Amino acid sequence: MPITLARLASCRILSTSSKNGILHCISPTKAASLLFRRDLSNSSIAEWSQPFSSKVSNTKVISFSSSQHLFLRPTVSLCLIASGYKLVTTHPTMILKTCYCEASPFHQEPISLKMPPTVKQITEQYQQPQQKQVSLIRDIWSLIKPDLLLMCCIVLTAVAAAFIQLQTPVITGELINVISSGSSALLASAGISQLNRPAMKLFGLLSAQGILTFAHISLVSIFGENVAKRLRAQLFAAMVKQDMSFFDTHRSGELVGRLTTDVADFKHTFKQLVTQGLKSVTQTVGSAIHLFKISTPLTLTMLGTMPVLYVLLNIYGAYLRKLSRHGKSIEGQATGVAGEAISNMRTVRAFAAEEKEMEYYGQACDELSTTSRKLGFHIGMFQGLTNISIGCMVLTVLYYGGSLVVRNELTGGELMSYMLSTQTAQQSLVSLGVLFGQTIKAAASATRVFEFIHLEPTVPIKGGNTLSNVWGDVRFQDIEFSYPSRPDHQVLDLFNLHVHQGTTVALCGSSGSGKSTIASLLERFYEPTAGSVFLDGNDLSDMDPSWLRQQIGFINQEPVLFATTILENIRYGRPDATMEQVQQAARQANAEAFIESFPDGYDTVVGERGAALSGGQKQRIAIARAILKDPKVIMRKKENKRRGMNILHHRGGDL
Ligand SMILES: Nc1ncnc2c1ncn2[C@@H]1O[C@H](COP(=O)(O)OP(=O)(O)OP(=O)(O)O)[C@@H](O)[C@H]1O
Repeated sequence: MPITLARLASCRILSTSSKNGILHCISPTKAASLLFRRDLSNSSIAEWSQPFSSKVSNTKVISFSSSQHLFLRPTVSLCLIASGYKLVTTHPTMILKTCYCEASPFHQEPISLKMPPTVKQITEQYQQPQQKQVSLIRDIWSLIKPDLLLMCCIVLTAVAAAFIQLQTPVITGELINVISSGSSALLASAGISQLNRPAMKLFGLLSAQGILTFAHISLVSIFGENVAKRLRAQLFAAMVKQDMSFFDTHRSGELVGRLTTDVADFKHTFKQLVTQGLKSVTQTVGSAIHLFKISTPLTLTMLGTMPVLYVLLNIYGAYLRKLSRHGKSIEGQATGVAGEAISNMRTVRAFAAEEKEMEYYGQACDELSTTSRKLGFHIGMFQGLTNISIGCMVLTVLYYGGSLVVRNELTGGELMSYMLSTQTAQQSLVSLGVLFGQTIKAAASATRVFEFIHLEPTVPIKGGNTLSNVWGDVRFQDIEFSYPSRPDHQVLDLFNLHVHQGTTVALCGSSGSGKSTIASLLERFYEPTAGSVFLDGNDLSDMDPSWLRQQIGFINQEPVLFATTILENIRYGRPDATMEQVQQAARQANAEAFIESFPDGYDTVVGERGAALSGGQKQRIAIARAILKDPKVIMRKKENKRRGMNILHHRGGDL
């Protein structure tokens, strides 16, 4: 009796076998792989201990029989039904230490799931790719680590420039004291030379500061571009590695938005933080030290106004961060709407839907603008309040400092120096306030970027077994499947098909019956919910997906070409192919004649998605592209009255 499995909760079943009764499944958290074997002879169930592939660690040994209880550490409940048995397994989400399994005869009433809410959570987890929890600071650190030396130089130049700027009020104070210490007659008799020393010192400081500022900005520019380059590369790499279900649920415009706008926002603020932020912090600290040196009571009085600033930065700042994150997500949606309309402009035009699209985009922009205006208002309010509180600090200094001069507890030069230092501190604090606002926005951008970088695909791009020789025998066994984005809609229900090597099979069925889905499962774009696909008797779930896709050529009904030359498009699957091999493939695909009739031949640029070619020409180039790959299995989707898709097992066969 074949084992039939139904997925009740969210356990992804990687493979089942009716012959030896193996049920092989992976938990959605990927914390553990469970491998069950139903021993048909004595109706007991035993679990095998070996990992099914090197990709998944933490494989847990469980053994159980048809009796009720085993050992447990329940956190997550999963429910599986095997023929004759209903299994309820429970295991922790993170590190699996123990597992709990129950088995009961199938004819009994199903055992209710132990923790329904947890099952719900895990279902959600399954639908969304796994995301590692890493702090933003650690992420940013890993991003800047390769440029640590550059970073050190930047810090040094920033601190040096700030330190020099801190000396300016001191020397200015000295200059004022020289001027105010004697009468103008005395100054005239001693000559202007008394002024020379502090004046020359001031000139030297200003020149050095200019040179350091130049060096600092140049270094920051190099550093910022390096960081942005790495971030873009990481983000793009993370995106292209995602499961196909990821692209089912995210609009291309939104993804492009993260690559461009979010990275640009992050880069801009990051550079600002490194230039302005470092300088401002150093100046604030330096000024504070200087201020204490000149007059402690005056500085303490000034600091009395500080709690207002603290409250502003913390409470108001948290609200601003929330508002900014919301704004970013709306911005992503608006970009998605525009991106979708622009990339499907032919359809939009054909349906005269320009105004409708404008309206959609207008609505998205309205929402974005409302949120941005609100954010702008609050950032303005935040900065205004910051300025007022800083202004109050200055006024306090003037008032109290003036009274100290009147009481001869402070010289005029010291008050001047104090005022200049306060001004430096004030400017630094103001720019820190502005930076804080920008940082809030950039943190929201960075969070969105790293959110994708940490997404783990369910099926990795590479890794697994390969075969030295492929014959092209394909078998779909007891396949059940529903798309992750629509788990309630069962597309394949116990689908079985055996396509022998060297044969051609046409799958005919009504629209939406699942023909393309079968092709997607063979290419491992998605994993079956139950059952297995075998190539030459080997379970696809154990195979290297990248290698597997090399063995398969799929020519879609509406092939998509890249906006480059015909040559590059044909070579896409095999970049090292020679010109002769490309021509041979084009000849086999009946594409050579029309390619050579173009003035630029193989160098003809085909436009976005091949828009500059006819449908038939696109198909033929796609066929040439598939032939050049020399796949062992070719699938072709063809529209006809009966809606058929051919699976051709190509061992030197002709398309
Ligand atoms: N990415 C997806 N996410 C969710 N559901 C999908 C997805 N792709 C297809 N489906 C659904 O799966 C079912 C099977 O689709 P599939 O594309 O395999 O049909 P088909 O037989 O190839 O149809 P046609 O001949 O019209 O191209 C349909 O109900 C479809 O709506």
